[in-house]
Amino acid sequence: MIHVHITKEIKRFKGTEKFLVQTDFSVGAVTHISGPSGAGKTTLLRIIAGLVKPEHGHITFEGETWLNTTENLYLPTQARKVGFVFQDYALFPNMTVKEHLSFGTKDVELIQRLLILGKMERFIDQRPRELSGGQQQRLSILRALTTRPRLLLMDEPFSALDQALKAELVPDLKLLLIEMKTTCLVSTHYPLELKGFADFYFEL
Ligand SMILES: Nc1ncnc2c1ncn2[C@@H]1O[C@H](COP(=O)(O)OP(=O)(O)OP(=O)(O)O)[C@@H](O)[C@H]1O
Repeated sequence: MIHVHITKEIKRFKGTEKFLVQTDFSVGAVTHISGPSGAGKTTLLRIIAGLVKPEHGHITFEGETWLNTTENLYLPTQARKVGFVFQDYALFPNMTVKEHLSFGTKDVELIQRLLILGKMERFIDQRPRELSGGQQQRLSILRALTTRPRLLLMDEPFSALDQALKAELVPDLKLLLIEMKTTCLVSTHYPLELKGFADFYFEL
């Protein structure tokens, strides 16, 4: 179980507001995080990854403490072993597709498998600026999987993919997550694209 109980001051155009989340997420499953624009989906994922610090709260992952503000405990992002798919991809401009993937793993079989999963085999020597938006987004998903993360956090990960690609990628990705025993929290405005992918639903 992932236990999350946090409060964070978030900036609104008219000042600040308290953002409170108190919930448990199932481990070994995919949870769809939904909510209107500005509800705090990105902020919640970044807090769980350790990229943003809340003022108060605690987060535990299968009994391991990641955050406890009362005891001043803060496990850094690298130690949480999470994979993150950012809304804006956050790729390295000077790295090729292959370099992005081998940055996370030396397992050539896994790299090959990921390239096939994302239909990226033909683009291994290309840099982000030479890729389409959908190819960049797929690369960002594949890169997050190279470390076989315990927890995969994905922020609008399929927004740039066409329907046909989504229909192929999403079920294959689900099977890989089950095989890797990776827990996944995914935010999207389009619940239909997570049909058969998400096991649980959490509304902010
Ligand atoms: N590091 C931060 N510190 C304080 N406030 C923040 C921080 N990051 C974002 N915010 C504010 O938190 C609110 C929620 O933003 P967030 O991006 O998490 O929403 P969201 O639900 O992901 O929205 P969208 O669906 O439009 O992407 C916004 O009002 C934003 O200005």
